[in-house]
Amino acid sequence: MAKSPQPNAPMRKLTRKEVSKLSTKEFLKEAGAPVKRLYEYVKPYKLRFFIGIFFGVLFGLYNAAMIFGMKFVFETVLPGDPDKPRQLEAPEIPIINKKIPLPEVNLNDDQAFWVVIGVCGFIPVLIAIRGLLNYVNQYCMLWVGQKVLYDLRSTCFNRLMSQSLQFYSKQKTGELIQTVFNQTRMAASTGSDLAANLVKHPISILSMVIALFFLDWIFAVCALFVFPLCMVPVVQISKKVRKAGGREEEEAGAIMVTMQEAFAGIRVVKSHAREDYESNRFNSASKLLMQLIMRWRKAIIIVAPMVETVASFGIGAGLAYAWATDMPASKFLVLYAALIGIYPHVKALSQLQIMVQKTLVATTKVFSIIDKPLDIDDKENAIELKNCKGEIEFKDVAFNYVKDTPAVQGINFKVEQGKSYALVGESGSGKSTLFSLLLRFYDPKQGAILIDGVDIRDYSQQSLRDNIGIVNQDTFLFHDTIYNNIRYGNLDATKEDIYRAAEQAHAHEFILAQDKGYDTVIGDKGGNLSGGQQQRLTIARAFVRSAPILLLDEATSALDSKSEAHIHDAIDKLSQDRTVIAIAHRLSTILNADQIVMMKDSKILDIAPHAVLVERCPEYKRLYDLQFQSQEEI
Ligand SMILES: Nc1ncnc2c1ncn2[C@@H]1O[C@H](COP(=O)(O)OP(=O)(O)OP(=O)(O)O)[C@@H](O)[C@H]1O
Repeated sequence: MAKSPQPNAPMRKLTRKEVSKLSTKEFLKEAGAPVKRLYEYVKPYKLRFFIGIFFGVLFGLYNAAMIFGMKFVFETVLPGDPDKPRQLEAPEIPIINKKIPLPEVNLNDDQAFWVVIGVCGFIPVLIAIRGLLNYVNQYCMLWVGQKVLYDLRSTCFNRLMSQSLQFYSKQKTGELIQTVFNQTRMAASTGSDLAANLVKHPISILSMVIALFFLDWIFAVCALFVFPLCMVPVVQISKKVRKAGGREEEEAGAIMVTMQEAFAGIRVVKSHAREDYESNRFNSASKLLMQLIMRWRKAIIIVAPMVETVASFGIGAGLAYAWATDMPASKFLVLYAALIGIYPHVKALSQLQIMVQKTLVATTKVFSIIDKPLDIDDKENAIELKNCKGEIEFKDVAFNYVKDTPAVQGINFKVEQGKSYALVGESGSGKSTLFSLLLRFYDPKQGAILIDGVDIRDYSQQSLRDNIGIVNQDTFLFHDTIYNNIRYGNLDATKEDIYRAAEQAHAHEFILAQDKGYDTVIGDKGGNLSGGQQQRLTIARAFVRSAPILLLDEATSALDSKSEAHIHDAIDKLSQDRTVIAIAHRLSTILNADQIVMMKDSKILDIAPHAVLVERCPEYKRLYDLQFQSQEEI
């Protein structure tokens, strides 16, 4: 794979409103920056890119040359002066106005027949050459466009994967999908198409106009005097189109958001019987998109008949000139073919500005994601966390998600290697935030977290997280086989490692009971497994990771009491050589922890083993009494 360019200095992102307010001149000026950035992606493929452009130029020039070829054919085949014998005229070379040195031969009817057949056969040859030039041009541009699309998508996705959780908490997933999938496509394909068309069409128009002047300059003047008028509808419509075209991308993003949320939250949708509500939401977004598409496509398709109508005045004027000068039909046919050959290129060119506008919106959006600075990034000289002992220290750590609202503050405690610590406290006291900080999903606003005596900000994120196994409250499973879902914890794990981990997590038996055992594909987010089974798989995933640090967030909450006892036993065994930090709302699961960290209102109240804490910390005692009394009542 060609190396994708690295993010540059952030590019200014144009809003739709800003784009719609720009004049055409300002707009083209603004388009310069993203187009330049886009060219960075074309550079690795510049050989094929320029071959494509070169064939585009050839195609443009060939369109003019073909007119002379047609002239030769028409004048040879169509009847000339009836009193003269049919003559094979040598075609004239344009510009130097010399005839190709062919012997001038008078033909009898028999010979003429075969010459005409031969010359008529020349037409497919002319067309085939034109088609070939166009094909090479389009093939090269398509190839470059697809390569650029691949690189752009991959850079965009890689960048998104490196973004912090904070970034994701502010984004709509559907819009991100729309940017990575659709906007990159728009940016890349138009980037290459634009380059080709901006060369191909103007050269075609220019060379054909010149050819027309060579053939008969008075006819050219008569036919082309309306030519500039063709641009009037184009300019009039393009601004309108620019507004609607920009909004189309936004609305497409809105549809993606609706779909993504409905699919991801299908359980909530179903349990609230909100299928109709979601369908209506989708339909109204879809309807708006349809109206926007109609508005600008309508404007585009009206351009073609308008251009043709204006052009027909030119054809009429040319025809009047032909009548006035007794022009032979064969000559008029050539001039007419040249004239109508120009207009498809005019139409194509008129639509280019619309494409430029859509590319500009898409490209700025894509680059605004690629250029977005990372909240959490590795230091330049980040070190690898190797042979991790698992000693963790929180040193005066403070963090807030929202300004002036601390999520945790003044956090000081040290977890020795191989010990198990439990975080307890009421909801919102900051327990999960400590996990997030330890995993470096966020950096503390104050203080530091050390692993083996080194600030975790000095480690590479990859090596830091490689040394931490985690079992979360929300069990996320991929639409893949059970085997691969467990292997996700450690891509180097062997079959034996995976089976062992599943056994430790008490998952082996139910996995074997599935249709295809470990090869059973589980639905999205573990759709066809029970909650307890899903949790056991995520526990197996943590086991297979075999990391020296283990984070458990309510790990046993969804298991029945038999499984819970098994898991307790497994975790106890696992904890012997590992550092474990557990969050548990149910104290029964963590009574055996070496130390219990009692948290309240973002601070630590006390740290001690259960027996000590229950004596000296009234809040802990209250929590304990509350839970165990209620259990006794049950
Ligand atoms: N992404 C976020 N953005 C803004 N505030 C957040 C975010 N996540 C948590 N908070 C806030 O930070 C504080 C600590 O939350 P945290 O999730 O760490 O508590 P917790 O003790 O783990 O709660 P629970 O036991 O309910 O999971 C809470 O006041 C919470 O509202």
